[in-house]
Amino acid sequence: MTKIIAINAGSSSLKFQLFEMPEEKVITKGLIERIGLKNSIFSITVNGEKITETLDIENHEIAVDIMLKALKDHNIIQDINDIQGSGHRVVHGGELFPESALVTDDVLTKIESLTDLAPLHNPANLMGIKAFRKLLPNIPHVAVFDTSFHQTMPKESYLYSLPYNFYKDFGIRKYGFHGTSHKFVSERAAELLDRPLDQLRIISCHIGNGASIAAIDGGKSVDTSMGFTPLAGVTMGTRSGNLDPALIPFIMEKTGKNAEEVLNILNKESGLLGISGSSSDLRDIEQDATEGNERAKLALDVFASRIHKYMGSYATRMHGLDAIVFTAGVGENSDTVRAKVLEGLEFMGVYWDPRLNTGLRGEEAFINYPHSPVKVIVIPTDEEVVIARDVLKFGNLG
Ligand SMILES: Nc1ncnc2c1ncn2[C@@H]1O[C@H](COP(=O)(O)OP(=O)(O)O)[C@@H](O)[C@H]1O
Ligand SMILES: CC(=O)OP(=O)(O)O
Ligand SMILES: [Mg+2]
Repeated sequence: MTKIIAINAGSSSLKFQLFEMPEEKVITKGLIERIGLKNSIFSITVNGEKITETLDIENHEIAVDIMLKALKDHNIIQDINDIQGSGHRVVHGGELFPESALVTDDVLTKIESLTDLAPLHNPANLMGIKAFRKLLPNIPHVAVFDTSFHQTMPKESYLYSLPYNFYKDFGIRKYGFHGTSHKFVSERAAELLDRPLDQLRIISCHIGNGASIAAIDGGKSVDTSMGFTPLAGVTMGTRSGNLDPALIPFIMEKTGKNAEEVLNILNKESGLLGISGSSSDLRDIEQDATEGNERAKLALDVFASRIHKYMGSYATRMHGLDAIVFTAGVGENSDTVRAKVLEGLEFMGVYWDPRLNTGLRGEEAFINYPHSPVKVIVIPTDEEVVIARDVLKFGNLG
């Protein structure tokens, strides 16, 4: 039995699970949400019971400290040395990492070299890896990249319509993210459908604070909405998603800001936050919209409509569709967003049942009518178990 910890730092959250491997038995799991916002939420499951605390957690470094302290305080680990391997989500692996990697100084340098491409993520991911390396210098640490799963995309999907040498010389291409999650839910969908994954065309909607849609044909990612960085694609909590690139110099001129400052606005002050003017958190937006706040309603409509359009686009991309999967914070929990995304898709064989959708939160379930040619499934993602499996494999613990 090997105790392995999996750390999944997102832009607004830090999730962790301590496993006994290879049994995949969860010893404990926890979540720190709303990092950097007021009223961050820390929760940890101890002996099957969920303990929740509300406090202000400014950044991911503080989140890691709180997590480690909780593991000791609740006697989940007597000694930190009980942990025999650690696995870390790393958002951007570029073309350098087509698969997970055992962390070495060289691997860390390579990850650091990609920081500019994922400014909201790679620093938090690196911080977690470094904290664990320092704490436990003698165990394997494995980096698992969001980009790896999308390395199967064909060139016509990942190449931008730019001078070709930009790809050759600077690595400018679509990379795609949330790969660990898209991989997990597509494999799970095949199990639930009781059909071989290599015969399925799936649209996977990972909708969290960051959001991406993937077209998964026969188990392989063939296209995805995020791009060179996690800024592209659909509207997100604080990110703009796709826009006309000519807007960047235009905004610079109008506001007197430089390119870096404008990029910062697109990454951190746009999306749900930018449109609503009040929050990046979908729970807040839904609450405000229910109370009649017009800007919150608008934010919700823009958010859902961007995802909605990918349904047609990716069904076309795969010449048909067998299943739509919803996952991550919003996809798993928001019946409102799911309903807006699925609205009017009967023309392409999507017949979903509002009664199955309404109120469904955080649970695995089909929400289509039984006769629907396209199945619609809500699947809680588990990036952590995929990470733990890769710690066994790449950390040579198996
Ligand atoms: N019960 C809920 N209803 C609606 N939205 C929810 C609910 N729980 C979480 N969310 C939303 O999920 C998003 C965070 O998703 P998550 O996948 O944890 O984010 P990250 O991208 O940081 O990993 C937030 O917008 C949050 O409001
Ligand atoms: C890549 C990305 O956007 O991640 P997250 O959704 O965790 O912010
Ligand atoms: Mg996430």
